[in-house]
Amino acid sequence: MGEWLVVTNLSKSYGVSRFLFSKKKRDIIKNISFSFKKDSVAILGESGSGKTTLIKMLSGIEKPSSGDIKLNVTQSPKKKNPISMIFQDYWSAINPRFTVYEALKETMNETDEKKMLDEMTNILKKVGLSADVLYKKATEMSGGQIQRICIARSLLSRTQVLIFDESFSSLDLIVVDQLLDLLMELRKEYKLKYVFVTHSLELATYFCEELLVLKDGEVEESLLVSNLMHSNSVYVKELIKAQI
Ligand SMILES: Nc1ncnc2c1ncn2[C@@H]1O[C@H](COP(=O)(O)OP(=O)(O)OP(=O)(O)O)[C@@H](O)[C@H]1O
Repeated sequence: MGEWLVVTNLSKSYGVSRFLFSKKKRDIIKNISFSFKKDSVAILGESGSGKTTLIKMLSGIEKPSSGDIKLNVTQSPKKKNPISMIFQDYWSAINPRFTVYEALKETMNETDEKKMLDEMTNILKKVGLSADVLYKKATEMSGGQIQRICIARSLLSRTQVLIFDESFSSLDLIVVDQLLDLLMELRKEYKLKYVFVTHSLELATYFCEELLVLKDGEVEESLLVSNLMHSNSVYVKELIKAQI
């Protein structure tokens, strides 16, 4: 199986103000290289290890200080950046003043109103929602429903890689289960790749086939879930212990 993402010598540092007029650079991601081969990957690591900073660079939200990110997926002509991020703070993912219709329309190129509505209805159905939600505002919907809207919006914009940043951590387990089932179905139909930033080893092992473990801005380990028990990462070992 080929590598669909190859990251080489990637670094990110932020300027931190120390004294008046003096800025010191702080290295957050430190010259890391890795690749993803499997369709579903989890990024693990202690709080502050650089997970969010890394995925912000993968999705193009942040520019790397140096290094290279190469994505080997078939590029859709309709989409410049084929990677979408689904945030933890899903309430701010959709403008609360927007109706679902407006939130979806934002990402579409279609100008024919009828075709656009058909496409929206179709995609809402795929994510398990009825067209009734189109004229509701984000504030009138549950967390699970908003996550589904975010996924629908990514599908409409022809995304090929979905990155979830602790997106499910505030949802109840039944809703998470339903969302994972949905993602499983969509993966095949849309040939999607998933990346989950998570603190949950359960989610990582249940849904993912490959793990990337970060520690203090460096890659501590990159391994297949099937080799989990041979992990050398202290963090992963602690997660396993906590689960038993
Ligand atoms: N814009 C920024 N400017 C300065 N420092 C930043 C910025 N964004 C993140 N950092 C710092 O980078 C480090 C890594 O943060 P990051 O959010 O990537 O970690 P994380 O592994 O995702 O943590 P968590 O699991 O708690 O979400 C932290 O020390 C954070 O304070």
